Amino acid sequence: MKVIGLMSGTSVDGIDAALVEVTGKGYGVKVELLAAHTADYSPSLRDRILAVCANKPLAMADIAGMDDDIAIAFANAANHLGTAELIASHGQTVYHRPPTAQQMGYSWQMGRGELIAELTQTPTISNFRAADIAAGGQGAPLVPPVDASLLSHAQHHRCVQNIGGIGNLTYLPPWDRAGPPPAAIVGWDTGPGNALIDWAVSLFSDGNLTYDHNGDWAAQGHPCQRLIDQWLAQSFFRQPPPKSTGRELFGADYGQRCWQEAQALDLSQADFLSTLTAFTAATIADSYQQLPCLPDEVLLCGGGSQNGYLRSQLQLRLPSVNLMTTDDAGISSSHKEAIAFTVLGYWRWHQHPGNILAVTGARQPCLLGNIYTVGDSVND
Ligand SMILES: Nc1ncnc2c1ncn2[C@@H]1O[C@H](COP(=O)(O)OP(=O)(O)OP(=O)(O)O)[C@@H](O)[C@H]1O
Ligand SMILES: CC(=O)N[C@H]1[C@@H]2OC[C@@H](O2)[C@@H](O)[C@@H]1O[C@H](C)C(=O)O
Repeated sequence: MKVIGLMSGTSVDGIDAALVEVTGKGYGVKVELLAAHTADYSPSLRDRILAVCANKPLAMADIAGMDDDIAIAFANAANHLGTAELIASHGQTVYHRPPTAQQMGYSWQMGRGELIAELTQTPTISNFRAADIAAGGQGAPLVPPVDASLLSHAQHHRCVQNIGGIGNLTYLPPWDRAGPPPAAIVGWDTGPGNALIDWAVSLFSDGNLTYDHNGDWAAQGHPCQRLIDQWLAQSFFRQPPPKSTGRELFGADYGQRCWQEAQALDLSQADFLSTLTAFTAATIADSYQQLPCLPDEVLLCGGGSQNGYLRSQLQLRLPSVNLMTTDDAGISSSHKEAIAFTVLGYWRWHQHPGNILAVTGARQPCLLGNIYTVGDSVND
């Protein structure tokens, strides 16, 4: 089945679209990437999204307009790739509230599927996180079962580490991908990926730069271990999984507090970037201490996998681990999340539950996503 996956993550750097041939059943699924494309948001839409993520209050009319504009941008990104039998659209996360003992979770991905279906004339699945959350889960991360299907190794213990705006890991014990997946697969959000680094780069460059290319700016400074230890003591990092997070926690306010603490210690801008980058690496390495064993291999993906300084900081903290990228295992590290959503959509279409209870903490397996068909077409 030809499926288009559409994803824009917490970096809000654009819409990643992948046209994928998906075959097979359940966890035995296979993918072939046929085409991929990244569509930038217009600067004004990106600014509006970032403002909402930073808690700017909006009137209902503005919310409606933003939902329209995101759906239209997603539909355009899909149309750019040509035709498919199905679209699986993650949408744009604008708010994520993990569940607590007192309150269930909530997560909102804008860019409604019914409009994407209409504009592309293609059945579309969206709203992937809602059912898991209704069942008491975090609603994130959702990609670990797809990682298990596409990236497990028969002999090696692997981790897949996404470094987007937020970081998340999937632990994959050895599995030959035949029969049911091992119960030991786990995954959770490790904390900030590039979110804090991007925030600081934008601040220090007066908005002229959006990220630290290859970590070159950070590499000019020195990490402050005292601050890293102080930040690692924060409750999110001590919380046992299942856990998820977002820009609500690791956003501008968090960055501002960190920068104040750094200035109190006379850190330069380069030292601060170096410290934020090393902190991101430390949160990842710290998470791995909670696994049943350290992995033999870590397969990086997401934009942070292209940050050489971040990689070197991670290798320093995980000296025994073979640091690779998902490209080394046949899955594009730039498009992995869009590819993963083609599989999640394919599973929903074929009525295969998409969540792993040990990952999200949901009470039961769920069919993830709402199906929007076009005109009088039927669901399957
Ligand atoms: N060459 C590079 N050098 C350093 N950093 C890079 C490079 N390319 C991309 N990045 C970083 O990766 C980020 C984008 O990563 P990605 O697209 O994986 O995030 P996302 O999908 O939006 O986030 P999430 O996975 O949290 O939803 C950019 O904002 C930037 O910080
Ligand atoms: C709410 C939300 O959009 N979460 C994202 C975010 O970006 C990385 C991390 O936080 C992960 O939990 C999730 O995305 C991926 C695609 C996931 O669900 O697996």
